[in-house]
Amino acid sequence: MTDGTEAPGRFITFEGGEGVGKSTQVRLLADWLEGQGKDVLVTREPGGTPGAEAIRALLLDPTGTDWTLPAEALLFAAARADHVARVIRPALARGAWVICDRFIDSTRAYQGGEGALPDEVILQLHKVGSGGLLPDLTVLLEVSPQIAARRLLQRDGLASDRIGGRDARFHARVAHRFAEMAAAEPHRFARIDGGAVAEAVHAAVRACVAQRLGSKA
Ligand SMILES: Nc1ncnc2c1ncn2[C@@H]1O[C@H](COP(=O)(O)OP(=O)(O)O)[C@@H](O)[C@H]1O
Ligand SMILES: Cc1cn([C@H]2C[C@H](O)[C@@H](COP(=O)(O)OP(=O)(O)O)O2)c(=O)[nH]c1=O
Repeated sequence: MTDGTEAPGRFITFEGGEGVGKSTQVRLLADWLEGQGKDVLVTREPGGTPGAEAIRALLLDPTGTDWTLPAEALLFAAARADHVARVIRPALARGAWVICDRFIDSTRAYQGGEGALPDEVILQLHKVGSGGLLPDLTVLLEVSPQIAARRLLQRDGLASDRIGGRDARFHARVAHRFAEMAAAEPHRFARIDGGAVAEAVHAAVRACVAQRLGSKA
């Protein structure tokens, strides 16, 4: 964990576009770590507390308000602040392995990047809201847009939320932004090809966790 205060737990986040397999891999990793007798907490963003789930509904309801970009970034930061203070930090303090489906890098990719908010602004909001907490390891799952589209059709039919439903160019920019961040912070990010069968992707995730965080693979 990187924020100047040492806590005994481990903090792992999964990132990537919609349909890359984050939720699937979060569950498989949690089961594996629990099988090793670890105290594991699984959570997600936006959400993870009643307050943050309420903000999630405000942000993602397809029939809801069309927020301005700064308002959207502030709402994600507010949801995260509640989640970090009430759930993530207490779990890390008791020594748990916290696995979170999306975190700050999603805001940097979706609300940041070219033509959107500068990365420094997003990180500054994160500092104010959440003390700048960063994961020990961020697994970036990547698949082609075709594979993601096929999986989303299978999971959700034609339904999508207010952000997931944006056009292909937006999602290509998000994928590019994730890749840029991973290249800039190789010590924190691990890029994993999510295109193989779920068990094979899980094996790659396990190897990475074992190598970076010292759990038994
Ligand atoms: N490696 C995989 N191969 C094939 N289908 C997958 C794989 N991983 C996940 N899926 C399926 O694809 C859909 C999206 O996966 P999910 O884990 O919900 O992705 P995300 O959380 O990134 O949106 C789900 O229906 C899931 O069962
Ligand atoms: C956490 C976060 C999510 N999002 C977006 C990404 C997704 O479109 C949506 C969250 O939906 P989610 O349920 O995580 O999508 P999926 O499981 O399909 O990947 O919110 C942001 O734009 N900024 C953020 O900071």
